[in-house]
Amino acid sequence: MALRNKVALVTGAAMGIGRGITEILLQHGAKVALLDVNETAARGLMEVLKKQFGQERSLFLKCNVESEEQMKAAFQKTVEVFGGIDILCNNAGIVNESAWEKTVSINLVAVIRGTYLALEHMNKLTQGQGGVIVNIASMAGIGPLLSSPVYTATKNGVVGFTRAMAAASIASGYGVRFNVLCPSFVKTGLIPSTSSNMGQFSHLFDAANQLMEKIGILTVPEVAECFLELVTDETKNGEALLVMPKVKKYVTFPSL
Ligand SMILES: NC(=O)c1ccc[n+]([C@@H]2O[C@H](COP(=O)([O-])OP(=O)(O)OC[C@H]3O[C@@H](n4cnc5c(N)ncnc54)[C@H](O)[C@@H]3O)[C@@H](O)[C@H]2O)c1
Ligand SMILES: CCCCC[C@H](O)/C=C/C=C\C/C=C\C/C=C\CCCC(=O)O
Repeated sequence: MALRNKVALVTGAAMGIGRGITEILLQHGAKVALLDVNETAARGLMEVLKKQFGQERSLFLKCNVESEEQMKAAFQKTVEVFGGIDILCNNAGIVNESAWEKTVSINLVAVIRGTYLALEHMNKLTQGQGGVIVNIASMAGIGPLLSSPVYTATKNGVVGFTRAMAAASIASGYGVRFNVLCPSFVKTGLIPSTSSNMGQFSHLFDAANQLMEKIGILTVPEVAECFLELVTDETKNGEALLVMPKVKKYVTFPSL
């Protein structure tokens, strides 16, 4: 898929991996709607993006992905301004084992909601033009992160949901591809510097840090390049791409 003038919507776009994904989409000619709850960070980023890529190619929409109303309004506004949606990246996520219901709400419920909203616009069976949805899970969506069982559950959920949606899309003829990206640790503000968000698992903070030292840390651009592959390579559908330092691997699952 060539990205020139394609319309992308990225959640959690103001910082970290979402920012990197937004930048690589703009670099390849797409228009991007940036959804984020952090207005200060997003406004700062928008100044940079408008200077670098022009006034008309990006749009910030303040949106808490936990709110169905705000999500609906943001998708609608994107369609009004840019004329449709070709690419969705459900990226917003948190690590918080204390506020575990909120973790499920942002990391899994909002991914499902975002996917269904995008499908309303993309589905070829309902006059859409097709498209591609890439969900950002984690290596914790494949193997367990001992300090963060609920985070692990949400990311396993995102992997399963994405793969099932890909199968449903193929069987139904939606004309929409679904892929999931599973990075190991990435250098962003998400990596906790204290155990305060780990709740009853705070005693495992050091163990998580040891795992991070053993595996190593990815940069945001490395992750963004893998995202780009899942969007542009039209042979990729129903794929889970695991990315670790010096490793990029399409995950194989037992065939049933
Ligand atoms: N950093 C890592 O080590 C790592 C590894 C694998 C996967 N991931 C996943 O990548 C995604 C992005 O993580 P990151 O490392 O860039 O984190 P980050 O904290 O740097 O950025 C997350 C962004 O999401 C936004 N956000 C958070 N809650 C939101 C909400 N309710 N509504 C709208 N926006 C919201 C934040 O404001 C922020 O801009 C997450 O889904 C995370 O689980 C991160
Ligand atoms: C508390 C840190 C939060 C970061 C979460 C982020 O999504 C990163 C996760 C990356 C990796 C950890 C996930 C699972 C580990 C699975 C298997 C580890 C086995 C590695 C080994 O022993 O070689």
